[in-house]
Amino acid sequence: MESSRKARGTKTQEEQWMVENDVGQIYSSVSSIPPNAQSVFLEIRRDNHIQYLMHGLNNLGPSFSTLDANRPWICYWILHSIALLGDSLDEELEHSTIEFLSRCQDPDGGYGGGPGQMPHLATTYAAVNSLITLGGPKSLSSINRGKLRAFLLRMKDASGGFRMHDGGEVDVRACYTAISVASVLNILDDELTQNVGDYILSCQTYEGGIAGEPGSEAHGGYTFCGLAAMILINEVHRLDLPCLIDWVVFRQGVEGGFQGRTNKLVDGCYSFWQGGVAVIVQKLHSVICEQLGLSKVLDSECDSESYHDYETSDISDVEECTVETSCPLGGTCHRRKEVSFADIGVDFISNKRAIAPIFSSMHLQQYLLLCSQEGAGFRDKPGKPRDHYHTCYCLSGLSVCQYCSSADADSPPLARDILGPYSNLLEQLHPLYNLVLDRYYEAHDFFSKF
Ligand SMILES: CC(C)=CCC/C(C)=C/CC/C(C)=C/COP(=O)(O)OP(=O)(O)O
Ligand SMILES: [Zn+2]
Repeated sequence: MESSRKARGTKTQEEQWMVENDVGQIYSSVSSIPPNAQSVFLEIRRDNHIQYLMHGLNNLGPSFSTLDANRPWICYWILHSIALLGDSLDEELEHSTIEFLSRCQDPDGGYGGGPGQMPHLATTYAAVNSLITLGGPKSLSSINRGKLRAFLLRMKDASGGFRMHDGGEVDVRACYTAISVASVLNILDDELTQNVGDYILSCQTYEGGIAGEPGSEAHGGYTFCGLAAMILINEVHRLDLPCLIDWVVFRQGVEGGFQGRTNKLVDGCYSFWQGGVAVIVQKLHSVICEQLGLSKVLDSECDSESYHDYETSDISDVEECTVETSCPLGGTCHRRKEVSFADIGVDFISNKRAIAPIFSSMHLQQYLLLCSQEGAGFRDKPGKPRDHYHTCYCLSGLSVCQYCSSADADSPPLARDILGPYSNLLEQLHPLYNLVLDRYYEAHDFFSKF
């Protein structure tokens, strides 16, 4: 792996970038302002962001030509950003977005990058998450779940992994997008999950993070995908979690942002990919303690509403584990306990975050608000232009930061956990799907009827 440090005494790529872009200057000029005046700089420019996002969606018509094979993604980035900001579309725009996404749906299942295009797992994930974010019976019932399941099965590879599209590449992103849509639409079953865990496990590297394919380099995007998918198929205990945690905590840079992989620059979008991993592991205390050979903190110890009041305990309460039971489809099943796939997403949210945040949430919020936020929209880093992808994942990362210090999903964050004014508070999201939590619950209720 290439190191960014050229020779002793020279600057790393990261140090060079900080100097060139005046990142130290941005931070010190804000901290030299009296605290009561700082909030102007630390405020989320909510109205400006919404205006920028609405403009993007209004231009997503048949004449829209840039990123032509990615239009469901643009819908998702914009709709999810608007939902995180607590806003929604007017009826006409909502109707035309549902119509547009319906035209991207393939008659044989799945969604393509535009009307008439070949179905693809990434755009299927984007379209399904967009329709769930829009919510309501018209939007949710527009998804042909039976055909979608058939498409997912056609994309399944002999390795256990999934292919992005017919004849396309098999990777961890394909595994996650397939598992995420199947889980949220309540069509996940033993046939779809068979050997997916083996494939993802083969992508965890010596560094602890997860790569896109076996033998590649660990990366934040794939680590998020692999970890979330392993939870959704109830096989997360098979990953080396202490090693994964060790890797992710060292990905937060001195600027406060996260990098995607070792020796690369920080980028606002990794606030969600890596920040998402960091908050997901807060809920995995039981399996982490077991892997470390430690006793679990009793649930009763976790009744507090915030980590500021937490104390750990070494009281022995290790859960019994059932490993390698026989699988209805034959072979070995790596599930620990019989749980219904339909309940995993809801159970995940109702579990307490029994581990305190493993990254500096304040420092990440500082990077996002001062370095990634533009007058309207967000960017990777100073010097780069804003775009809808970074707006979506920077806002998702901010939401993750704002809620990560509350022990459970029902307790609102404390003012001290929000950088800037409390009016910066965004909607809470479900970190396994990256959907606003209320929209996830609506979809879960809707699809549990089938
Ligand atoms: C749900 C879904 C489709 C998830 C996708 C996850 C994701 C963001 C994967 C990243 C892929 C990758 C190796 C980027 C490296 O780009 P780079 O070399 O330009 O960036 P870097 O220098 O920051 O590594
Ligand atoms: Zn980025």
